[in-house]
This record gives sequence, C-alpha cells and structure tokens, in this order.
Amino acid sequence: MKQPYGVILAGGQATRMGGGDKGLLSLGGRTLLSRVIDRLEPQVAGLALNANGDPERFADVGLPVIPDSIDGFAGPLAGVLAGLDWVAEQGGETLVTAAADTPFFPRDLVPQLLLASEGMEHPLVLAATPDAKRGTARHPTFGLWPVALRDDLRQALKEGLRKVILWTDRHGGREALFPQEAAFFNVNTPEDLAQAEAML
Ligand SMILES: Nc1nc2c(ncn2[C@@H]2O[C@H](COP(=O)(O)OP(=O)(O)OP(=O)(O)O)[C@@H](O)[C@H]2O)c(=O)[nH]1
Repeated sequence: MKQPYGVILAGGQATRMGGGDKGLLSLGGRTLLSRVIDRLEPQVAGLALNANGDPERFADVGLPVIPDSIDGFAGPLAGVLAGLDWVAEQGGETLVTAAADTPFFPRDLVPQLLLASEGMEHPLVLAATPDAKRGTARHPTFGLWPVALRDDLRQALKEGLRKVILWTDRHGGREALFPQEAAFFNVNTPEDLAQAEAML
C-alpha cells in the first residue's frame, strides 16, 4: 500500500471554547496546530488542513487549506470527505486524519493504523484506547480512510448520516488499540487547555 496522506481536522465551531479556532490556541508557547503538525507530518506522504471560512487566518501554517464541501457544519465526517477528495487529487489511496485539538497523539499513529488494516480490501480503521466501562473507546477523528469509499461517504452524508462510528461499522471498520489512555486527550474547554498545560 502507498503511504497515506494526512489531513488535520480543524473544521468545527469550538462552541465549548467560546468560538474561534482551537488549533490556534497556545499550549506551552506553541499552537495546538503546530504540535499536531509536528507529530503527523513525518508519518504521511503529504499534509493538508481541513477548515472552513477564510483560509487567510492559517497563512502562517504553510499547509493547503481544504474546506468542507457539505453545506453547514456536518461534523468530522464532512472533513474526512473533504480530505478524501484532496487525497484523490494527489493520486493517493488512503487518508489518515488527526484532530487539531488533540496535541499528544501517538507518534506511531500511522504505522499502527496500517498494521490494523492488513488484509482489508478497503483500509478503514479508527484509533482506540482502553476504557474501563466499554473495554475500548474509539476516537472518531483519528482514523485511516480509503479513497475507494469516498462516494459512499458522500452519499451517506447527503442522506443525513453524521455519526462516524455508524458509517465505519457499516463498512467493517476495525480498531487500532493504543495502550496509553490519555493519548487522545482533546482540548474542548478552557479547563481542558489548563489540564493540557499540566500534562506537558
Ligand atoms: N470538517 C469539519 N470538522 C468538524 C466539524 N465539526 C467538528 N469537526 C471536527 O471534529 C473534531 C471534534 O470536534 P468537536 O470537539 O466535537 O467539535 P468542535 O466544533 O471542535 O467543538 P464544539 O463546538 O465545542 O463541540 C474536531 O477536530 C473538529 O474540528 C464540521 O462541521 N466539519
């Protein structure tokens, strides 16, 4: 399989943070986004940012900015679709996504997702961590997605599907289990940002 392309999902509204771009918030003197780029860039064939609105605010980031093609805010699956369309333009076969508000994700994200996808006709894998109640908890913004399913995803979104796990389950999506429970800690509120500072 060719090396996946990467897309950082930053297309949300950050309502719990009071609006704006969570990726541009500072954590220990660097933006969340720059921390995510540092972790993902070495693992992928090329990298882009999925965000809506004026792309100029990300001019310093130096990545292509791809907006959602679905009207309104349709959730992370809309970003996955935008990412898959971009990967298809690059001539790639697979996409790995990471969320812009999740600064500590594993540096072996991509190899572990690829390992879990071995033997699948259409590689579709979500990252997961141990969970006391459910056994494992899946992280729907961290996944390996096949370009081959992008038209299926487009149709599902058109029909109103929004929940990531409903769509991945439909296609026999697998899990890649990461042992570190806090690896996908994400920053949703000002309190989360303070907690992330304490985790540095
Ligand atoms: N492309 C795209 N990504 C989204 C959308 N909504 C959420 N996301 C992304 O999905 C991930 C998880 O988002 P949430 O934390 O649930 O939503 P959020 O908008 O970032 O924050 P809240 O409004 O506080 O829920 C983040 O990476 C968001 O950027 C959307 O409508 N389009």
